[in-house]
Amino acid sequence: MSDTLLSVQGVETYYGNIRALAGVNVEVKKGEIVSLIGANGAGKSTLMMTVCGSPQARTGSVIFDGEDITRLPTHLIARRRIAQSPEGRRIFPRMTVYENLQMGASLDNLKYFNEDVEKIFTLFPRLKERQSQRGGTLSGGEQQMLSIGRALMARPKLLLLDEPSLGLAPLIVKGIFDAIKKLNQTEGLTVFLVEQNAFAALKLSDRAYVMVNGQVTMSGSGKELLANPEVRAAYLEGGRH
Ligand SMILES: Nc1ncnc2c1ncn2[C@@H]1O[C@H](COP(=O)(O)OP(=O)(O)OP(=O)(O)O)[C@@H](O)[C@H]1O
Repeated sequence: MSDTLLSVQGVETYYGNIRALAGVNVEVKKGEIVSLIGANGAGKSTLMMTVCGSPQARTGSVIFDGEDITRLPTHLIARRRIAQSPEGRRIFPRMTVYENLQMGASLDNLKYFNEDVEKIFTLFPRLKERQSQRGGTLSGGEQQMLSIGRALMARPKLLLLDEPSLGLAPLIVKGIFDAIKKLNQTEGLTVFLVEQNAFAALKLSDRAYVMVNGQVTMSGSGKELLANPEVRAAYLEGGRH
């Protein structure tokens, strides 16, 4: 059996006539943490959204766990257990923390509901303390925890994270990245994350890809890219670390 979980092959994605992805190849193996770094507008979020089926790739293919999901509608992609914490977190502001977690549970997993909520509360004790508080009143870091927690309620095979560190203080980012690492190490969860905070992402990741203008220009282990002079000059020097 192949150890590849996600394979993006020659993908081009358009918004009208604008080509946001220009032939992207990316692979994520089971149990890996892989990150995608790059400047604003490079196409990182578009790649993540293309994996989730909206927008769909115009050419190329997205293979998940051996199945071609390129043309599947988004709800069926979610049923394949790809869960996303999207850019901007998108929690439900008027619902409580607990209700937000309920929204993330899939019908297939209801029998695990209490167990899964407890697991998320153990991972993020702050969410337990605030379980009756409305999502919209949480701090940015707490909202990010909730967004990840809600995605985890789907018992994903692949967790997609779009800019989890955005707008958060370094100590909060560390807490969230430590939690992701712990999930990966204890549960073997596979994670694909998009980050502008290249330093934090590369430190966390087994492997990473660099994206420029809709194309992958470099790839390597987190360590290799951290030491790479081009990466350092473009994404690390004067950065947020
Ligand atoms: N809905 C849209 N309609 C038209 N163009 C879009 C749309 N969404 C994104 N784009 C364009 O596609 C390109 C890639 O955008 P994308 O959001 O994927 O980049 P990104 O690397 O995630 O950037 P950021 O880090 O700023 O979020 C950009 O040129 C952007 O302007």
